[in-house]
Amino acid sequence: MSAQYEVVIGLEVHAELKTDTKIFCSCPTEFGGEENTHVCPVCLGLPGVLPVLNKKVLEYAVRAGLALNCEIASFSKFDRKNYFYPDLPKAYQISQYDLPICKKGYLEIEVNGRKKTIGITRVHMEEDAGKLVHGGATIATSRYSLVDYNRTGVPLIEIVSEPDMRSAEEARAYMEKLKAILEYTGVSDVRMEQGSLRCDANISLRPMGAKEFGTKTEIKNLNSFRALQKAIEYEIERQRDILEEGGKIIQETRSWDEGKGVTVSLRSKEEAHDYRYFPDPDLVPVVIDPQWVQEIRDSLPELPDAKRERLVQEMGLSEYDAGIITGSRALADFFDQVVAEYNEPKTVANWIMGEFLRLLNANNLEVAESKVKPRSLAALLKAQAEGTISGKMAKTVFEEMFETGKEPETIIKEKGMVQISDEGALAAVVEKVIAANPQSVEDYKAGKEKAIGFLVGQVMKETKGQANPGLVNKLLKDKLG
Ligand SMILES: Nc1ncnc2c1ncn2[C@@H]1O[C@H](COP(=O)(O)OP(=O)(O)OP(=O)(O)O)[C@@H](O)[C@H]1O
Ligand SMILES: [Mg+2]
Ligand SMILES: [Mg+2]
Repeated sequence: MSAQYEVVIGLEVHAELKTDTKIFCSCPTEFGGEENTHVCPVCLGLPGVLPVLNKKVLEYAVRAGLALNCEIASFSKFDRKNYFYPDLPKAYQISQYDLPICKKGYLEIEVNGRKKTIGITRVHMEEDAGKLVHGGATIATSRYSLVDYNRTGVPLIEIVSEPDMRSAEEARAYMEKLKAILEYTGVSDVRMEQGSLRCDANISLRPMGAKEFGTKTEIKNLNSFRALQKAIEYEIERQRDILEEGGKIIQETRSWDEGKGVTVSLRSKEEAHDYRYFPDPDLVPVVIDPQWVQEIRDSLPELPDAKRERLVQEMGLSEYDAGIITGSRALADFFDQVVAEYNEPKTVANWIMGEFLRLLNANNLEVAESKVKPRSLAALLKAQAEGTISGKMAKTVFEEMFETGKEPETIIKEKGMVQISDEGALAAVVEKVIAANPQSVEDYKAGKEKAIGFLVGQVMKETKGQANPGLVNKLLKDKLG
């Protein structure tokens, strides 16, 4: 009985730009700091001051736009978006409305092996708002609210997608790819938890085959990829339940409640703001020299998709491994640096995908926080390749490197871990084990290949795991065969 619905999702993403100073004044953009110390008459909106555009902001916006395959407008302008709320002292936000700096871009995602292009409607520049700190648990129960204007005027780009996504997984994949591209181009810190990358998700459902979009809701307060995915999944079910009961979706802004795992209404369309956009008379239009755009284009680094392709084609990595490694620039750089010292890309990829990511995740650390440096991992892999230590020892050494930041050579020495690869030194132990296990020797000679495994194990036991197992195997076969 129940109808089939198609999910429609579009994302609005705000990224703080990594400039030293704010968008229209020279206050620092540094995160944190004592409240209301990174402020001046311009970002406080005092009368009689004039904003001046930070050229670096424009450069970063163009850089992001080019990386997202956008057209760069040779003429754009700033507009005032009026709203009255204490996080913005001027009672308007300087933003861009009808003539944004970038438009008509796209990026590519891949979900379950299927590639898909997601359109980007526009990328525009705007200023961030301040932070409210409420006296009570919620704004409704607070007797007072405090405001910190340090963040006011920190430069943002807003990246608006087309309503091209059809599932929570696609939305997450889009966000992950967008984050990676912004990280690669170096325009933003892209930390969702710290709020330098923020995402609002617009969601609607429509009967399968319908031409018109359904009524959408907009979800805010999504502070991680997981929150984004969970919130969308929840919202899809909430809307589906309403539609299946014959109800109507109310166009509204909702907030994701991470603790309860639900979305709750913030404000409906009736309460929606009338922003009364108009051109900001304090700022001149932005006119860009195509030559400068070309210079920025030429300075773009290799982007995630191209890099992934290269790791697959030239280095023989699997699509999956290459996707994970290039998913973050920090990890991709780490990989490149290890390979520069130890040119066995597949082995390096295995270690990064296995031990390195496992320990980072278990300790909740970022690549940048790792005590293991690329050069040290390369040294460890060399020691293993040369037979100084076994694969099993290498894992133990790596764990200690990860914990202490010590060099592999130091740990190998301290633990006396050096693998015994000297035939002379092993011969005596091999003799001893053969003498002590006549039954296994007989089994082996009678054709039971497996018996050799037991004998190798005995030699490993005698040498406390330090014997080179390959060599032991060979010595045993020589002696018995
Ligand atoms: N019916 C729909 N279902 C799902 N998403 C939609 C639908 N219609 C539009 N969208 C998406 O909603 C987003 C609208 O963002 P946009 O910034 O243009 O408008 P806004 O939300 O009204 O403005 P703002 O929140 O910045 O004041 C876009 O990402 C768009 O793709
Ligand atoms: Mg918007
Ligand atoms: Mg919106």
